[in-house]
Amino acid sequence: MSFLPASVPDRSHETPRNATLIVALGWLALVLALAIHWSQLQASHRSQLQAAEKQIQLRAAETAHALAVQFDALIGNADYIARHLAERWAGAGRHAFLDDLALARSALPEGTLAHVLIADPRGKVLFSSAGADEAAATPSVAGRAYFQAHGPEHRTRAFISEPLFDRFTRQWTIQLSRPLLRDGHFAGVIAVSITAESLSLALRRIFPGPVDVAALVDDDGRYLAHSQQMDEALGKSLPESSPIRTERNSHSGSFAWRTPLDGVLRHFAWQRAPTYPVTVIHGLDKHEALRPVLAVLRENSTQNAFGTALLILVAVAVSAMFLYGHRQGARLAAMADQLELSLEAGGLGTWSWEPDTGKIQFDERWAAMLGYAEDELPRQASTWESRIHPADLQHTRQALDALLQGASTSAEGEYRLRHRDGHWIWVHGRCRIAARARDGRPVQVAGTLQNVSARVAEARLRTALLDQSAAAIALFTSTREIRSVNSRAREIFGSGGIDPVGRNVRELGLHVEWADLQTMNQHYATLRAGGQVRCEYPLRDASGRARWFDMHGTPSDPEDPDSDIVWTLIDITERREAETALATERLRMITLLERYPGGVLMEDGSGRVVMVNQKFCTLLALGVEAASLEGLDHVQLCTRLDEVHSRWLHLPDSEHSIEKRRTIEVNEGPAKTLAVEWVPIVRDTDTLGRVWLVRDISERKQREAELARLATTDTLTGLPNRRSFMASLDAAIADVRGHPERGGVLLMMDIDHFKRINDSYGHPVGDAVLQHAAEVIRSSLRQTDSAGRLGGEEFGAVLPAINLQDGKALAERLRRTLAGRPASTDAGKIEVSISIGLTPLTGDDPNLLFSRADRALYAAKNSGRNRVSVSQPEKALPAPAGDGVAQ
Ligand SMILES: Nc1nc2c(ncn2[C@@H]2O[C@H](COP(=O)(O)OP(=O)(O)OP(=O)(O)O)[C@@H](O)[C@H]2O)c(=O)[nH]1
Repeated sequence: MSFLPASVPDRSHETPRNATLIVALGWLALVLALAIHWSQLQASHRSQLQAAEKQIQLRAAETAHALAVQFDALIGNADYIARHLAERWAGAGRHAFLDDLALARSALPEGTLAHVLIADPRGKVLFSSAGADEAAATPSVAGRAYFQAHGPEHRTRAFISEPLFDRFTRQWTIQLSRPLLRDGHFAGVIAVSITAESLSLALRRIFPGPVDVAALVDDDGRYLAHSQQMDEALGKSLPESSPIRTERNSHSGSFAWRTPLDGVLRHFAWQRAPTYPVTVIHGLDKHEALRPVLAVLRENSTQNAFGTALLILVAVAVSAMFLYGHRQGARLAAMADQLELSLEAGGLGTWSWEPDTGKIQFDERWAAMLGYAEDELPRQASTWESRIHPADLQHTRQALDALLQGASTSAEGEYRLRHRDGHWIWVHGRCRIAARARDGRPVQVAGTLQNVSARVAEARLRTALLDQSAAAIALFTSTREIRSVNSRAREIFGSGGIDPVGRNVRELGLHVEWADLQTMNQHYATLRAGGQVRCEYPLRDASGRARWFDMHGTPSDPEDPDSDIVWTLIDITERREAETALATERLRMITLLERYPGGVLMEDGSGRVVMVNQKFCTLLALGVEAASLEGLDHVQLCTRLDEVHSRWLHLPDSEHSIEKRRTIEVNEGPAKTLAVEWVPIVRDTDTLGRVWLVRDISERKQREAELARLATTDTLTGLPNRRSFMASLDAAIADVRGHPERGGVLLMMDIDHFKRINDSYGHPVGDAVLQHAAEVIRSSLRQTDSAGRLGGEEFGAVLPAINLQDGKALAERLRRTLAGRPASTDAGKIEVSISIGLTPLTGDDPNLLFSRADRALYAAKNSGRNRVSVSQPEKALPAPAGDGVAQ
């Protein structure tokens, strides 16, 4: 996807297309020119070749002509010898004939004349130079072609026969024959045989090599001699289509023919001999003959091909350079467009400055940055320098001086410039040396200027925001080097005025010796893998103190795991210390709870169990481990308890109690009592939780009950003591005051002559008698009645809800029972009687009642003892019918 705007033409593609077209046209022209050139070259070569061939033909024809003349003369010599010998045979004697024959043989080159034969008109051999044997072996030549050629037709001209293999000389020979005439009549034939070898030798001397050949043929095209392959050629003929055989009237000519003898294509010229019927053919090896020409033409072609290749290479190079140039041009144009766009998009103004002249050049954006049009500002250095903020002037000049003096290759920095409106704008300037004089002195500085006011303002805002953060914020590189920090981080980690920025974590000594570095490496791995990490980790602050931080790390670029990492550190040292203290306190608390004799359960403000000891579970017989209850909320806890326990556990909440503490006792059975104490944990008016304390108070309760029982019981008889009895009397009086109709009686009883028993049997026996009397009293009374020992041998009894008569009857039964049941003692059975004073139970004062009952008792004693006496109230109540002493 192009990042160029749609309105910007993409010249990087357009221009090379035109260039390609131009190159294609150039190549078309080049190819056409080369085609024409090569066409003409080929035509020229064909023409030269044709001329060369004509030269060859001419040369062959001339040679053939010369050879024809030569061989015509040679054959003429043989013919002359034949005619001369014929004359000598006819006119001279045999010796003269033989002499001339010898002369003729020597006149011809050696080996040329093979044989001379003379036959008569019938063909009978008359003479043979081979001797008598040959003549005898060949008695007649009538069948020979030369005899028939002369004989029947009396041909007088010379006849040349086809080559024959002479069996005597073992050579190929050609017979030249003439008729012998006598008186104008046929008188026989003379045949002179010439060796084909001699003829061939004559040809071979001229054409010794196998390339160019010459041959002698007769009119029928039969070979008579051959310069090279005589043995193969003799007996063979030229093809029937050869012009020698077809154009019998022509004397010379030429033809091309691939000779079957050696398969070489040759250009032949032929020439008939002027006198004799033989033809000389001369063949030039076409390839060899044309070799020089072909070599020249080939060299010429090679040179042309080389030239063409060179031309094409040059064309290719030119095309490539042309295209490259255009592409570079297009690319440069596109880059220029892009640069312009980039400058525009980045709000970059451009400028240049000549230090020598002080002149500056700037573009429209540079001027616009300061609020001016391009032509509104003078192009002098003062235009720029006079607008620099005084506070920035020094470092700006220093940067430029360093650049001019070669201390730096480029310079950049941020400073303020005064806008036309008077306000200051922050700019970021970059520049470098653009041109130097020959001596290396800078003569032009060029650079860019960008308005970064918004970024500076944003950076300042960001810095301010970061600095206001209570957390320490630091940007770390992937090599754990600090890139930037906020003021809080600088305050914590910048020791002794050392800026932590640019320093490594180890260099700053941030790590605490006992900290687990491997854990931190795992945190980094988590961060890389998951995009963030949160952990608690100790680091040293500037003073060397180890502090705990809640660290949150995120990569600055979520897409790049290797990007810088932003760490936000919140100091949690106090919290960690508090947690440690809390953990210690909790441990102490747990230790305490485990040693506390009772059960403890602690809930937080929301009712969740935060602590519980095992004793709690044991006392409530929960059958679970204490730890299993921690974390349960109140409802869940109730489900673990039975109905009884959950009831008291619900109690405070159900009543919305605001009590500070409450204790209840829970009976877990006849022998077990638990004290459950509910203690709210309150700070000011807030309830922070509550504590349940459960104690087993069974023993205490039993002890208290025993003490109570001992306090109200007569230890000897087991009956309630006087105080307890008085309490019962008070209760009975109160009851009768509320319900007088119910009635009731008070009895006072005294054992008769008890002193005697003591005196007679001893005190312990007396005690046994007392216990016996008490038991009789207890068993004689009703369930609702109360008896007690008033002191010594004196007893009392309160009988509520009974009328006087029934009360008196009951008292009488008691008296009789005791009197009729002797006490079993260590001294044996001892009879004992008791006197009883009875008075109705009224709402009167107890002392008054006692006084009345005591009076009745006194009366019973005085009446003789062992009897019941009744004492009525003095007033109010009428005297009952049965008032008096009963026995
Ligand atoms: N063994 C014994 N003797 C007791 C006890 N308390 C009082 N006594 C004696 O009881 C006797 C009471 O005697 P008295 O008051 O004279 O009365 P009595 O002998 O019963 O004569 P009457 O009451 O008139 O019939 C005294 O001798 C006391 O010492 C006791 O707890 N045990």
